Amino acid sequence: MNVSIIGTGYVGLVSGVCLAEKGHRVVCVDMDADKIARINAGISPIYERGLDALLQRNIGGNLRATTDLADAVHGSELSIIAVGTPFDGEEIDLSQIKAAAREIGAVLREKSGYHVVVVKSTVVPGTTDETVRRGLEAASGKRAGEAFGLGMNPEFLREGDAVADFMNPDRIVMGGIDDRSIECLDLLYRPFDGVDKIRTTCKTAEMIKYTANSLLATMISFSNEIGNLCSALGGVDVVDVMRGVHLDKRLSPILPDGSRVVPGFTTYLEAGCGFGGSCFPKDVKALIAHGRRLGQPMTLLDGAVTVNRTQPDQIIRLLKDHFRSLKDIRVAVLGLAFKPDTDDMRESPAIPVIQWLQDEGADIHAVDPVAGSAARKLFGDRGISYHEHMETAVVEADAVVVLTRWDVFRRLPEIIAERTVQPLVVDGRRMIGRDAVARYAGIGYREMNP
Ligand SMILES: NC(=O)c1ccc[n+]([C@@H]2O[C@H](COP(=O)([O-])OP(=O)(O)OC[C@H]3O[C@@H](n4cnc5c(N)ncnc54)[C@H](O)[C@@H]3O)[C@@H](O)[C@H]2O)c1
Ligand SMILES: O=c1ccn([C@@H]2O[C@H](COP(=O)(O)OP(=O)(O)O[C@H]3O[C@H](CO)[C@@H](O)[C@H](O)[C@H]3O)[C@@H](O)[C@H]2O)c(=O)[nH]1
Repeated sequence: MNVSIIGTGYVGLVSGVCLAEKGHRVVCVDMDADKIARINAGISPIYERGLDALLQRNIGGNLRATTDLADAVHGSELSIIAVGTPFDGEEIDLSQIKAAAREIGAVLREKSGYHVVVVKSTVVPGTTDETVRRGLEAASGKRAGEAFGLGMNPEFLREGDAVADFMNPDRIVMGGIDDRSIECLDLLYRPFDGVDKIRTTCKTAEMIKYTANSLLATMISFSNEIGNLCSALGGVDVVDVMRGVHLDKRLSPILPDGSRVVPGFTTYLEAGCGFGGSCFPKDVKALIAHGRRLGQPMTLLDGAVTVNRTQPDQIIRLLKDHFRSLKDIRVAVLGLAFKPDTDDMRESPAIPVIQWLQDEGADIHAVDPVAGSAARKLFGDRGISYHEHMETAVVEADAVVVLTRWDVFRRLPEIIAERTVQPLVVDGRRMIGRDAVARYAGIGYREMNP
């Protein structure tokens, strides 16, 4: 199939590269000329495992990139909208979606033959049927369901695992205004054999996406609230509690090979310093705002957001428990990105923690395997030195704070083992063994007072 993808960010680029790999002829469109030039040169503008290799294999073959939306839409049968849908503080900001619909519609006015437009961006229920349809019809002078089809195909990939998730999805949700639109999606995803495919309406497809993210975010906030109670109790570790809870077969069924999903980060029951990223925070807030507009309070989701907003404070509390003042205290911060395997800093719990440390006058030594330059743009150099390696960041540190679950940080205990004066290790991700270091303070655990 000839496919155009409008918006070449995390989702648009990964979808484009993977669909090209699956045999479709794909044109990625973005208004950012710099990004397009890099992609055409075979250099991915984002850090994503496995993406560079697939990009280099397909660029100039099944894949090309352009800033010319009209040319891309003209040359394709299917256009996928993958632009940003941020939260503007009050509600979802659909301006990029509206602009994309208008621009595609203007091309459809001139284009003969049937064309299908599919929304892949995360949008609140009703957006495709109402806002996108209206925009396309007004700009094209044609009617959806006649001259062109319209669909909604949410994306579930996780940053850091984006290529693997796109290539091996848990399910593919194909929403459409009619059978013909859904058939087009079916054709697009034909190479994905054996994957559960759901055919549904656009509005249900939109709701599935929000519900999935809201559930996962709520599970994390639930675990964090329980973890905070464990800390208040003393002598109870949230890691042990969640292991005990998770072994319930209703949460971790026994797999055909007799094994179980091991409790841990993949289960979203792991307490820590909070969820960040470009999705959970904005999507949960957008759904709450949408519910409120419909007269439906979203009490539980409100709670999930509140717990998450204050969760980085737990790190600050642990530091304050051990240091009367942070002024000139040398603090190594391990991890800046919102999760491992990405350079994305959006809504990272590291942001409020670092800003607090800066305000306190701490001597900050930050390290992240890939997010260092994104972090420098955010925090500048006030009170911070950026390190390439954990080994240099932790030298002479009074405290070491773990904020991102990068695998390389597991080596922390052996790196500080020989030090005569042991730093306090504040574990915001519960990834360092409690007994593996001399001075430990973790989220969701406090020693029982003697
Ligand atoms: N990032 C994720 O992991 C993820 C996963 C699933 C779903 N989503 C959803 O997918 C959507 C895109 O997310 P993202 O992280 O890829 O966003 P992003 O901000 O990284 O990328 C969006 C891109 O769209 C481009 N763009 C905007 N308007 C355009 C236009 N009219 N023409 C051409 N290009 C245009 C921007 O320049 C930008 O490069 C959002 O709705 C998001 O919620 C994201
Ligand atoms: O037990 C856990 C699991 C995750 N997190 C945090 O939750 C955030 C999100 O993690 P993850 O879900 O791995 O990353 P995303 O790339 O944001 O992916 C989510 O958001 C995407 C965008 O909508 C969806 O497509 C994915 O399915 C959904 O998992 C990160 O800050 C993690 O540190 C925890 O604190 N505890």
